[in-house]
Amino acid sequence: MAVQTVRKRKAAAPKQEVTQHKKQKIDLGPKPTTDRGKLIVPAGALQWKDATLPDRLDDYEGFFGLEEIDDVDIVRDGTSGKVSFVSKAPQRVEIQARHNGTTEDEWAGFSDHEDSASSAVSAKKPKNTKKTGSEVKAVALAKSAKPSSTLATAFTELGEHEQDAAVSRDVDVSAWRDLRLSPDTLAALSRLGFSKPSAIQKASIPEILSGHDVIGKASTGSGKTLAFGIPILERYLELRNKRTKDNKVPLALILSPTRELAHQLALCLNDLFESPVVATLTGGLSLQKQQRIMKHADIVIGTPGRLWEIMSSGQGTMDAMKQIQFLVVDEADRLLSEGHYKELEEILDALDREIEAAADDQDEDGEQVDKIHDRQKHLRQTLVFSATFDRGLQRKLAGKSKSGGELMSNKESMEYLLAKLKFRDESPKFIDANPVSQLATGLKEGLIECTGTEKDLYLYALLMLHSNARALVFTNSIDAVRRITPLLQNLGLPAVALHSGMVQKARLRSVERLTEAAGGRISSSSILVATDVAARGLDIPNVQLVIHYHLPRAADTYVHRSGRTARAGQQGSSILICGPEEVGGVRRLVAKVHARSAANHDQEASDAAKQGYYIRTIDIDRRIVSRLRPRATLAKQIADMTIAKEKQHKQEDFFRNAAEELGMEYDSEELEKQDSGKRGRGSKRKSKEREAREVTKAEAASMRAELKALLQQRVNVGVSEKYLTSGGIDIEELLRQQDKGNASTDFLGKTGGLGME
Ligand SMILES: Nc1ncnc2c1ncn2[C@@H]1O[C@H](COP(=O)(O)OP(=O)(O)OP(=O)(O)O)[C@@H](O)[C@H]1O
Repeated sequence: MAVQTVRKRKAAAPKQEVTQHKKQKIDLGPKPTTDRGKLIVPAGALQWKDATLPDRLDDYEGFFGLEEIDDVDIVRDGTSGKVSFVSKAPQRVEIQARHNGTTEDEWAGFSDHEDSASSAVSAKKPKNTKKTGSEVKAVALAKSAKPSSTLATAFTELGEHEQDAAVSRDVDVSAWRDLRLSPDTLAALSRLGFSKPSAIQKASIPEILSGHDVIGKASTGSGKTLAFGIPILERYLELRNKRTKDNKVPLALILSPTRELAHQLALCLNDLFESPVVATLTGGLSLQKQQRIMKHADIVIGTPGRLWEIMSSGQGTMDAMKQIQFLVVDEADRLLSEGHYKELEEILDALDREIEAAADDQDEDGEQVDKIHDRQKHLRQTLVFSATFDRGLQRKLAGKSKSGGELMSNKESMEYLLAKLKFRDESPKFIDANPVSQLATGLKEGLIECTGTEKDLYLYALLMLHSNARALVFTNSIDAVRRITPLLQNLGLPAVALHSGMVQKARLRSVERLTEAAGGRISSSSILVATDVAARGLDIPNVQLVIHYHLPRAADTYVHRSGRTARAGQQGSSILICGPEEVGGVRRLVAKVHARSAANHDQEASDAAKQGYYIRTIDIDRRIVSRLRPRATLAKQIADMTIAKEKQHKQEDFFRNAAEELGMEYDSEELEKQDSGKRGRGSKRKSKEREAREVTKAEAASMRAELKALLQQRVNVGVSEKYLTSGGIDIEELLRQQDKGNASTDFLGKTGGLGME
């Protein structure tokens, strides 16, 4: 047996005061024994020294604090599976109680719990504590001691007890055990705090690991990303030693409908493991950079447009992509529907072209065809995931486009997907983890009735009543996002915008700012005002409130928008703001979502769904709303004025440049006259814009001062000592006081929890 350098991780220092340990016995693992002249030494008793790591290693997978030792064999007991260390040169078994600087000669007991030994040994010089002993031991065995072995092999090299230890550090992940994941993955899940698989993960991972195509449906926020991500990463871990930098093609291609989702998917996979190179191919960012990264990518995630641009640009990308082992279609119904379909079809065709071309040659070269079919069979698995599958897309593709986006039954969506994607299984596994509902169980739904002109006011009131909540406000147009965001900002609320008209970096920054706010790093920007570009897949932690400022255009959009809250088992509210004439339609739409859920699974359908779900109107205290009106109106005027002025500047710049290019003189007054003389559609809006533009600087300043004063004023309903001012009021505190019988009951009226409890 080769003598090798073995590495292990220094474990964390115990938290207690050093002196507390003085009289304790130190458990350093099993006592040294001899085996035919060789010394079998417990891990804790070996003279480990700090491993030298390359300078640029940035706590690479927790390898800081790594220790190594030379001249030691690892011996595995065939029966018990236990691992021992055999010293070539007899080691001086010096057991130091390093935490108190004394030498402890007394043998302190027997334990094959390697971690307890190392924690005692490293007590004096604590290092990075990200990973713990056994966890790193599994990694170390796989990565260092046996560079060629797979992680799965490394795991079986640990004894059963050590396997337990390896999987139960930061949180106990033994609930994942049945899925037979590698110790690296278990360790990563433990670090992320994911103690058990979600339903979709539990059902999909084994099927994917055993090579099947899978169509997975599960409610929003239920962990679909890792349901396909974990098996891909497992394959990556298995193959990584065989994949050299110069000789690798991507392992997986993940298709995403939106740029933000693509970036988030990349982050999610790299959260689990930093090591795979994930190329995110989306529009709006440097094409050249993406092409460069693509050359070394282990996993490619892309939106169809940019992906197709890169694939069709040559540079061997097409050939590389044909060799992927996984094709993932995330948010499948959206991807296969309008807007994306053409490029997606090109991509799918290109991936299959080689196989089809070979089939044409069948007569001349039957053998080659077999080989290629064989390759297809062995190479690519197709994984399709979404919370909804949309019936409308089938009609659209058949040229009978009708909006409506009704939710499709399992059977219909299956048939469609089977026809469109070339699955390698004759019948891919269809896994429906939440047959009863696409909506998360922790989601509460409600609606607010108001006139069209009062929507801004009610939006403001809702946000004030949820002033500590992370909120997402959905609109149906970019213009609305452009108008509402500054309006809310004028009212002192931390709002940021997201729509497809923004440059990509700003889009990503908006999501990032909200995510950071959710993580508690910054206190601002906790309201995202967005178009439906944010409706799918975005996983912003701790979003408690989704507001539909405009009604969603289809039932599936309602499901996905609402799914930005109540994720991963949490609670959240989804509130529609609608006019009296819209209420009936809204009730039908929401009832349809619930009824369809019931129809999908009659047996288990909830009573509510069977009887027809009835979404309640939220009783918001109109007195508060009316007191908020002056400030909301003024904030709107200021926002409109700013937008009109910006628009004017842009227009002027445009005409000035155009005039310069044509060698003409630019006369803004003449243009203005022509414009104001026009009558017809939009003339009322234009005259409003003109008025807003004509506000002088002094008038604007006085409006701002007036708003500032209003925001500082108390808004109460007579008896309360607590006040709504700008965005900073602590409503939770008010509610707590309300519970205690404080006079602020009247202040908040009956709106505590907005009647959604
Ligand atoms: N096993 C798990 N235990 C706890 N949290 C998990 C687990 N798996 C995933 N999560 C977390 O749950 C959240 C939602 O996961 P994910 O974004 O994959 O949901 P999804 O089903 O794809 O939702 P959507 O349909 O909206 O795209 C994420 O924050 C993710 O980190």
